[in-house]
Amino acid sequence: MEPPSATGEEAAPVIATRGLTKRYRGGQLAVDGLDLTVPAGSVFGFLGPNGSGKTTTIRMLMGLIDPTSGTAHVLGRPMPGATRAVLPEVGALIEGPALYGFLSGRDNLLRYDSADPAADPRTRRARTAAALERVGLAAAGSKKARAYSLGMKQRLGLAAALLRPRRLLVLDEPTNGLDPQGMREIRGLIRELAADGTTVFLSSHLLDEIEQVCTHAAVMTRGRLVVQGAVADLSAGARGRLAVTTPDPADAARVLGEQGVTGLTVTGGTVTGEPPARDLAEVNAALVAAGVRVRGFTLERASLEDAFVALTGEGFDVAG
Ligand SMILES: Nc1ncnc2c1ncn2[C@@H]1O[C@H](COP(=O)(O)OP(=O)(O)OP(=O)(O)O)[C@@H](O)[C@H]1O
Repeated sequence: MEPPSATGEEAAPVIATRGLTKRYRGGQLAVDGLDLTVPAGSVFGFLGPNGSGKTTTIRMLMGLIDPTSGTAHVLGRPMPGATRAVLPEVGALIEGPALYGFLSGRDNLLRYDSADPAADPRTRRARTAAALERVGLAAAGSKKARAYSLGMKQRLGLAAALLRPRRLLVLDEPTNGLDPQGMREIRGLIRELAADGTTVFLSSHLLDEIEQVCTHAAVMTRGRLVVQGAVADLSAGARGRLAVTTPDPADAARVLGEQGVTGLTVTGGTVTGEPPARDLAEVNAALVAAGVRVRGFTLERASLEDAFVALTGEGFDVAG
């Protein structure tokens, strides 16, 4: 990767793909012409329902499988050609860590590090201790891995990815199968790592997870990229829902309908709907003119889900 230029131009992207395509032998087009740009220093959420091509993309980025066509650059180097040079700078947690249950967490890490020809054996113990500390497993380091909870196993996998300083972390569904507490812990760790300047690329099928932890996101459906960019910009592209709080919900719903508000729902004393493309002050004035008593009139912040629905016309409803 090129260093950031002195003219203040943005650093070269950490991941860049052009027309990246994978057709499996059975004929399945898993990834279709993907142009992905992951900025340096971002926490990049790779979002899509199960089967949308996320894992296939990650496997191509890591040089594990060859693309059918198109190119992928990771840290400025072509993949899979530069796999040997690139992978030592990338920490990856893909499809759950491979652990030996009969070894302690610490011994698993020591073993993992000895399998890495680029790792310095003289600093192995210290680096292992630091990685365990980093993921909050210092106290549980001597326990056998088979006694670890799923969350602890995920954290041990992250520790393995952190045995050496990395410029990029690639995490495939890092919170899959964890309980809410475990998810929070992993998200906290991701934020800490990002604060240190590591670019984090993580896949997820959970929209709210991406909103909580990511600065940037790309959305996939059926092997194709729907949209990518800064999370704030993606959400800003969609208008939030209008919410009116009133003791006269039936009248409010009628007037809002006349004013072009669609998708109206009434819940207790709150009426919500999709706002029309006109000045909302007029909508509010119409309510007041019709004698509707308005306690609250707000435009709720648009979520990434609103953006997704606006872009695809589909709900982001996935199983699993
Ligand atoms: N080795 C393979 N051979 C043939 N088809 C495959 C293979 N691996 C994946 N596929 C198919 O490619 C498509 C994309 O799968 P992929 O695993 O990349 O999606 P995903 O978004 O990562 O979903 P998940 O979260 O379920 O892993 C799916 O239709 C899948 O069935």
